Amino acid sequence: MPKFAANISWLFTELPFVERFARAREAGFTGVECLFPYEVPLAELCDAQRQSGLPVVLINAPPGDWARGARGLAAQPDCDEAFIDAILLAREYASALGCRQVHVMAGHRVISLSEQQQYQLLIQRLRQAANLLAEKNISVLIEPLNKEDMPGYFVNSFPLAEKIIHDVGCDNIGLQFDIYHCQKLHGNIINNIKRYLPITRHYQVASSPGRNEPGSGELNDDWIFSQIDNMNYHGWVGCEYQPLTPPGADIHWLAPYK
Ligand SMILES: O=C(O)[C@@H](O)C(=O)CO
Ligand SMILES: [Mg+2]
Repeated sequence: MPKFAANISWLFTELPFVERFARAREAGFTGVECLFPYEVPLAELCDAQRQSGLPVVLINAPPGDWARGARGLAAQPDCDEAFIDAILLAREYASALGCRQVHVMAGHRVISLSEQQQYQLLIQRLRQAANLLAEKNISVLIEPLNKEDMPGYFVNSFPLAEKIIHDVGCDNIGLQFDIYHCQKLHGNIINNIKRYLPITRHYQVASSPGRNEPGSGELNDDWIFSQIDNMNYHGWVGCEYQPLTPPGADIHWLAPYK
């Protein structure tokens, strides 16, 4: 069965961030991932990670001002310097934490650029990010986000993400395949898992439509996990969901996979 990483930006939010590493281990996860760890001093994060013994398998690069609606910088005009700073900060955190994958978010479609101009900006920025992260043996991931949860997000379909990865043309760029987003965008999950397997470096999972625990929605997640296994995928599945179980309760869905 796949290796499951707890997304500690979504799970165990009743605890201070650094305490979530140990809680993830106690719950039976064998890795962790998170969105934006940058508010916690790096030394504290490294301590928590070391004590838990769990690898950090994915972080996101700083996305710009999230509270003001920013959802990434890679496809945004007039922020060349801020973009490089974000990638360098992500590289510092990822490398200190031993994390080999950074999700670089594009942000929204902007009308001051034509679609083609914004696309070319994104390609050029992702190439920059890939080159900077390659120096520390880290990969760039991009993730298509569904239009209901993230209206106006530039990378809004799997075929588009595939084309972007192809056009960036670096060895260290790949797809973050979030099964929840794929179900909402395209459905046809197993065929899409097969189709995108060659470029997929990381999966994420949540039920659909609720974005809760695996096994609590319209998909047969157990069967999907076995299919991913049969495809000889050796990476991680990040568990990025809004828990239905009360804080402190056992995570029952994980039991068969421990
Ligand atoms: O699916 C998501 O929303 C996340 O994986 C992410 O990185 C952007 O919020
Ligand atoms: Mg995701």
